[in-house]
Amino acid sequence: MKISNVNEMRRMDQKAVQHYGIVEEMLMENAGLAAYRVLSASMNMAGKRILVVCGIGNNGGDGLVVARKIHSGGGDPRVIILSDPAGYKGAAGTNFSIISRLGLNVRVIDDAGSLHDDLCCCDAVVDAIFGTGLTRPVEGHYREVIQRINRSGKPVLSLDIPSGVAGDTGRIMGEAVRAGDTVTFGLPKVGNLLYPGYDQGGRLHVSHISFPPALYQSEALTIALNDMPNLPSRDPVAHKGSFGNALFIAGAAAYFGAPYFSASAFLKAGGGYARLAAPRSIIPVVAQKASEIVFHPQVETASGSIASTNETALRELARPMDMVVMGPGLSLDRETQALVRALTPALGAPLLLDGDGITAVAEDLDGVRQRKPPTILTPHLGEMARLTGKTIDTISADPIEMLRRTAMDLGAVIVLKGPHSLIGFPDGRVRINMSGNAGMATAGSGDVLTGTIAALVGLGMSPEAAAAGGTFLHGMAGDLAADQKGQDGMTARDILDFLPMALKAVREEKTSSQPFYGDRYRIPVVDA
Ligand SMILES: NC(=O)C1=CN([C@@H]2O[C@H](COP(=O)(O)OP(=O)(O)OC[C@H]3O[C@@H](n4cnc5c(N)ncnc54)[C@H](O)[C@@H]3O)[C@@H](O)[C@H]2O)[C@@H](O)CC1
Ligand SMILES: [K+]
Repeated sequence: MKISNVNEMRRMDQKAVQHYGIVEEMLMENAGLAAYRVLSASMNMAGKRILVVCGIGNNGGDGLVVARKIHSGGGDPRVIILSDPAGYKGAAGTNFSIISRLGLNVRVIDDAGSLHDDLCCCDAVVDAIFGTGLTRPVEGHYREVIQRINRSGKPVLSLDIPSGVAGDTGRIMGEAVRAGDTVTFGLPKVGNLLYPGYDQGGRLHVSHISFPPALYQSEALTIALNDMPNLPSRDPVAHKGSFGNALFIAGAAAYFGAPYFSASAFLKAGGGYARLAAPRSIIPVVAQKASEIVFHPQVETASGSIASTNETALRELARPMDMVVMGPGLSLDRETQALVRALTPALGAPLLLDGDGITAVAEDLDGVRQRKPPTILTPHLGEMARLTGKTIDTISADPIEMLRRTAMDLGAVIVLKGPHSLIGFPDGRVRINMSGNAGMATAGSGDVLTGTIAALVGLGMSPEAAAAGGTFLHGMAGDLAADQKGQDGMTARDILDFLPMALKAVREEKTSSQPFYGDRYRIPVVDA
């Protein structure tokens, strides 16, 4: 499913009106109907008192339609308008005039205190205060109304996006509604899917409000959900070399978890041959935990990291590989960092850079830009800041655009790790990954991701598809682990252990008549 930013949605609305003649009143009617469907599916409307809190933009207009549907369905809507209704324009104005003629209970308020009784006595709240037109932080009585809605403990349905969440970033602009359900219109907005906005919205539903597929599946929309991967089938007569040869250049004294998790994830996610080039002295420790890995002991620096004298041998070793992963636990030793910078443009195989490898190339990104074979970078927010020279705040203020620009500039696939990781491609496309959970914010989790991506290259996927698919599977393994063990004590080992189950589930999903996981990660579509 495609995702839209606020400007794209505005253009889609305009095109629906101007090109197809689906007039604004129809769009608003469809939006209100879809929201009403979700509301009425959760309760029998007869006699229910529903507080519909409206701003005076089109989001408020959608709220007025919902109020009319509640009335028509036998419920008791109480409409609260937070500003002078003379401000309603277009379709919202039309709908205000209709509910006035219907004699619905409408109150215009400018102090939040007067909401006390309404909130106490209602069965649910419809939040139609702000949608994608939010332009500034929420203050004054708007802020207080939102706080009171959140404290009321009543079921809340947000229209389009929880009021107070920024449509392009998911940031909370001062204060935001916490909803149990959100029905978003046209397509999900970026702010519906990125944290903290995603978390504010509860269960997310989408209605295409009668847009034709030509609009909501348009090639011009460059952001999409990260779908479950299409795993290549395993050749029954294959040998281990058929599922890829991956070289992991990883580890330093005291960093033997990272190389272990990285190379082991490759094997657990279906890869064939995992080779680990690590400092000589840590190899016995890693080998004790995973003897399935093939080891290539490296000469060490004084600090116990990989020395630069290994460069020529590493280039040779990397030559026949399907994928090279460089970075996990390499340390910040100056000599090793320089070695990474020397190897990056020289390696002919697809290359994944992670952790200390990213820190190394961030000092001089030309080595990445020069590469012809595919490059994947898997930074967390801090490493992304290093890569771009921007602060974490600047990146969080517009993560999608920062990611897009950096991926295009470097000609690399970038997986920006976090809750709902983002995958940016060199052609400007961006995907939002929905699998995973907070329990995965644990040491070694990122190392498991690197091996998972490499394994999908080993299975025969393109590095681009593997970066996206690996991110999905890694999150799904974390979700399966959380299902069984809870999020609190989850470790990288649990994610590793559940990788085979994640692959199995994805393969079974393809042939199953009752898809389960697909639904778990899909956004339900409401007809209207
Ligand atoms: N044709 C369309 O454009 C459609 C739009 N729809 C709805 O329209 C919404 C967008 O409508 P609008 O662009 O009118 O915007 P909104 O309804 O989101 O809100 C804009 C209004 O709020 C004010 N405002 C913004 N930030 C504020 C703040 N912090 N404090 C106080 N006031 C603030 C603005 O000045 C403006 O009056 C969508 O989210 C969706 O719900 C749907 O009806 C479907 C069709
Ligand atoms: K809203």
